[in-house]
Amino acid sequence: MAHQSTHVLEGINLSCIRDDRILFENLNFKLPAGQALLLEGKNGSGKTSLLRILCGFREADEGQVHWCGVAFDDFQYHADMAYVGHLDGVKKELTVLENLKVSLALGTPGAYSIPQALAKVQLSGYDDALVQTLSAGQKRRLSLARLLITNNILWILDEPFTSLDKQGIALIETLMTEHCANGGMIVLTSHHDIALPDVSVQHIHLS
Ligand SMILES: Nc1ncnc2c1ncn2[C@@H]1O[C@H](COP(=O)(O)OP(=O)(O)OP(=O)(O)O)[C@@H](O)[C@H]1O
Repeated sequence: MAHQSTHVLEGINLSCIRDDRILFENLNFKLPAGQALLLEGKNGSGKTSLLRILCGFREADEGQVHWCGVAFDDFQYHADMAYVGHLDGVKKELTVLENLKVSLALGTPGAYSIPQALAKVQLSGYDDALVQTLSAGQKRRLSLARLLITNNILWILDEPFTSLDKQGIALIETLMTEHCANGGMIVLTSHHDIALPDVSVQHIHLS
């Protein structure tokens, strides 16, 4: 299903202060549909802090985040956005299938059915496995399957390549390329090189 292509995420004069230390200030960006924004910088430079501001988990010390031209404190922004953080966002006491059913119940259906998404991330046959029995890379693949079964224009991904093998990294690069080609947009952090030759990628380097 192709997304509408009129969406835009804007950071306007964003500042973040932690323990009296300025992580970033007067940060501006404008991310239209179809593009990716890669946050780079050394450990502790503020990448996750910026992602958490973009998710609405914490407020910027200065500045605003706009979604489609307006401040994003509304239900629609959170319906349009999906976040995959360090903890994968899956419940370890539930099975693979149960986790995906919960995600689907909380969102609107995306381009992939649950079996199709499991096949795409190579977890077919793991439907009834408890998440706590999965490897770290398999948990990460499950978190990626969540992105496929629900319809979220904006993906916010914190270190999405963590724990993935080479094939898993290639898979997520393919998924990100497809998402942007369909009018989606992505904000991500990564310490790894990423290969998205067909995607327009903006870079912000935090220092
Ligand atoms: N909840 C918090 N309370 C106080 N300080 C925090 C909190 N979370 C993060 N920090 C501090 O903010 C700074 C930036 O942390 P952040 O996690 O945003 O960095 P990062 O660029 O994502 O790092 P990494 O590459 O290691 O993941 C660090 O100095 C960290 O100690």
